Amino acid sequence: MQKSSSDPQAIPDSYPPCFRPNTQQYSPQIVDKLDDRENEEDPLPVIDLRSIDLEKLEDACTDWGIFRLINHEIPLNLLSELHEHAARIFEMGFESKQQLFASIPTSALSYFWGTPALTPAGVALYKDDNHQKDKGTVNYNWVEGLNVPLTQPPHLQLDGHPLIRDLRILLEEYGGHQARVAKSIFDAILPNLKLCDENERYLSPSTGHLRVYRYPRCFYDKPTKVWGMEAHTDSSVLTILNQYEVGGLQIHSEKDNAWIDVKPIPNTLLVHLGDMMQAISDDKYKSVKHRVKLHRESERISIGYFVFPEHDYLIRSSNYRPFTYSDFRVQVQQDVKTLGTKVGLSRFKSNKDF
Ligand SMILES: O=C(O)CCC(=O)C(=O)O
Ligand SMILES: [Fe+2]
Repeated sequence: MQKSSSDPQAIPDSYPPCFRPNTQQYSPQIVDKLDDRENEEDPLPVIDLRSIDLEKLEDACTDWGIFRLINHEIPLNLLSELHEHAARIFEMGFESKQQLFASIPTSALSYFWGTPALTPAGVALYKDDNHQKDKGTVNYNWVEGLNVPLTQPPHLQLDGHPLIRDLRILLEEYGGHQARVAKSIFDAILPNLKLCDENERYLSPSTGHLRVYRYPRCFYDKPTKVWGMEAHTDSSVLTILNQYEVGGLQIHSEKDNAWIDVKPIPNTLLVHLGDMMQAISDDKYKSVKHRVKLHRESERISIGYFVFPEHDYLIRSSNYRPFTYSDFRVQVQQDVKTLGTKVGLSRFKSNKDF
């Protein structure tokens, strides 16, 4: 099981103050407790990267927008080392983490908490307070994370911080694998997309970045909802996720109009199709809606790889007016800030006049 320290004081000190127990200010409830369903089979399609079944892949993209990937050839010890290393960093006192990361360029790595929404510079983007619906509602996603762009020269100015330098080295190796996996999947999907020639511009490795998340244990149980990450779709072309030992991810099945628990299965990855894939495919494939629930018993660590089109590449499709990923990102940032939520692709529908 993932480490959830036996010293009850040790963990809360590492949490952002309002995530700690005995804080009177908020009284959120765990939306769903760690339950037996996580041990049941889930119905997600499984794709074998060593020999991709193209028909199955097409069905997974059309019907689910997410699939489980096996035989990805990422060394198991790389994954476990990464998780251990990340856990060691997250376990540091909150104030020490803040201090440490303040001295590191955000182009190498940035620390955030309470929201997965970041500015392009890697700084946490909080909703405007006046858009919170209810007083006493938790305004935060119960998450802290590291954002790691993969384009920087290795080990940039990190020699004074061996723990961070070593994490970045591991993440670069992991990022290399993820870029390989993403390209193989995209190449397999490509014949179904009927794109113009500039295929490589739709999936640009230089846009790749990693997010390492910790979802702290949630200590409260009064009836206000709180999520590790609230329901959303990813903006990416592809997201490749590793949830390690502790589950919590749920996806929304449009077909059944139901939330489904996605079980953590060792040595498998989850591939999500994101908003850019939905636009590129002219809505043939759907960007899958998902969220993360919390646990009282265990904290959870997950690592996501996100890859995008070249930021200034004009995406043309019949359902959307031409737009670039940069246009999309600006709109998302504006909506999160002013409306408190991402509106997403509907902003760019050709028959809408937003
Ligand atoms: O931690 C997870 O399982 C999901 C993270 C996620 O949805 C995201 O980063 O967009
Ligand atoms: Fe996501």
